[in-house]
This record gives sequence, structure tokens and C-alpha cells, in this order.
Amino acid sequence: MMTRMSETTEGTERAMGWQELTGTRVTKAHGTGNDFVVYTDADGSRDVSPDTVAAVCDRHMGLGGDGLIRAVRSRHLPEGQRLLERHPDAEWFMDYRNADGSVAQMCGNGVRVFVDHLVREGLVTLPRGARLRIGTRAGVRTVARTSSGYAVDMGPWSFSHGDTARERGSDCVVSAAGLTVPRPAVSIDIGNPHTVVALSEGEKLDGLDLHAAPTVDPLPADGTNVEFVVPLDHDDSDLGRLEMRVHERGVGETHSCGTGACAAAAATRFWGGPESPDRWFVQVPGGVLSVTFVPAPDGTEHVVLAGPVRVVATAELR
Ligand SMILES: N[C@@H](CCC[C@H](N)C(=O)O)C(=O)O
Repeated sequence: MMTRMSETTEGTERAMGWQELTGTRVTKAHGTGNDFVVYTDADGSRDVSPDTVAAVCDRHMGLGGDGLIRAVRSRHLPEGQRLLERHPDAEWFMDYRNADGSVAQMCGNGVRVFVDHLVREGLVTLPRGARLRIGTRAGVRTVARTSSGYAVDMGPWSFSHGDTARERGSDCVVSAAGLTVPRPAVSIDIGNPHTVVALSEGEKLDGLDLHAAPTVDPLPADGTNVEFVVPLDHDDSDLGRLEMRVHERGVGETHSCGTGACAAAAATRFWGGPESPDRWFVQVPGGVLSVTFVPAPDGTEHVVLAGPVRVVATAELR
């Protein structure tokens, strides 16, 4: 993290540097407690270094956030230009960074916040029921405006370690503070990497200490976000429910993770067998997300994530 020592007559303070964004108008918003700082860089001239991201996301010396999102026109990024060849309508690209400055492919809560930002800034019009295509490093995602927020087609999910999970029910083991022994788990890719662990009967999510990153063996090539889940009783056989806590790659424990909720529902549905429902409510510390598995026209199964967006403030970085 970039820091500089600035001496004042009163003493010495550690100042964080976000010079690249000084004077930039930003929005602070969250989706179920997963909070982000968003800014518009329409022509791609205000990219940021990892140090700047970390400084802005710092909860004591900066605005604070689980991530920083740059709204940039796709044509100004090489990865955006590639997407435009197949999806010329994906005008805007979500350039997503974790709080530590690392780049992530996708963010399920962030993409709702991102689209809400575009709407509020008058950069797109999106009436209720209309759809918008967004470029991300995980590919193009289609976002629809609903009566209570946004629903995102997250595309298909897959097991990160091939068929091993289908054969054995798990493909890795996870250790974490508060777990007595390492647990079998599955690693799932939904544009970004996740590993899902179910707690055993009688274990409680609040017994976990997620200050330190859980250990995953084998670790997916790009690292992983880790979700701990407890399936909840549900009366309605068409609607599954689960509770989840998450340790995010590049952040630490967060109040919510949209892609994590999708991965958690996919794993729990897989473990439950063919009778498992296609609709899930995922309870996270910051609220409830809806995850639905739908057949796609190309024969694959897509995951649709829906949830709210709340704007906290707009501000100018000084
Ligand atoms: N909170 C996000 C996921 C953000 C990226 C993640 N930390 C990663 O590195 O993959 C979500 O809502 O999906």
C-alpha cells in the first residue's frame, strides 16, 4: 500500500495517497452490505493503481469499501474491445478491483451497484423490466431492472476441478479457525473462483473466526473466495434457503458476496440431489439475495442473481 509520511507542526501522520482520483466525484453504495466506491471514467483516462484502490477502500483513512468500481466505456479497454466484437451493445465495462487493489473478474453485488450508478448518472436509461448488457472480465452480463432492485444473468457455473466433485461430492478440503477439523468442500467457478463448505449438524456460522483467510487444498489457480453455508429448513419445496458467511479473496470477511451466494446455492443444490429446488434465498449478514437456476436457450443452465442496491452518499475525493 502506498503511504507517505507527512510532517505537520502538530506531529506526524500517515497519509494515504489517492492523487490519481483527487477531485473525482464518487458514489458510495452497497448491495446487502457489500460496499463499493464507484466512479465514472467514460473515456478511460482515469485508471488507478492498486495503491490508490487500497487507499480509497481503507475504512479509517479513506472512504471505505470492499471494492472500487470504475465505469468505463468498453471501447477504451482491450478486454472491452474484445467483448464488443460479439456484443456491440455492451457499451459500458465494469472495471472491478478488490479492496487490496487486486483485479477481480466479476462481482455480483457490484454489478447491480454499477448499473444503478449508470442509471443515476444519466449514462443509460433502464426502465423497469428493461435489460442492459455490461462488459466484465468474466464476459458480458445482462442486467434487468426489477421492482426492488436488479436481476443479473450471471451465466453458467461449473466445478473448478472438473468431474471430481460429481464423482465424490467434494474436490478439496478447507481449514478455518473455528472448524475443528478440515472439511470437504467444492470449488465452483461462476466467472470468479469460489469454494463452498457446508457446516456439520449443530455447528453455527457465528462459531467461525474469518479474520484469517481459510486454507483451501487444492487451491484454485487464481486463489478463491470461501463461503461457509448452513442449509435452513424450508416448508416450500420450490424454494431453498441457506445462510452463508464469506471470506472474499482480496478483501477479508464481507457482509455479502453475490457471486458467492450463487456458488453457495449451486453447491447446496448439488449436494441435495435432483429433488433440490431451482430457487434459493441466501441469507448473508447484510441481507437476503435471491438465486435462481434457469435453462438457457443454448442448452446450458444459467444462474440469475437478484438483490437490492442502496446508495450511501455521493462525494468528491479531496
Ligand atoms: N463481492 C463480490 C465479489 C468480488 C470479487 C471477489 N472478492 C474476487 O476476488 O473474486 C460479489 O458480490 O460477487
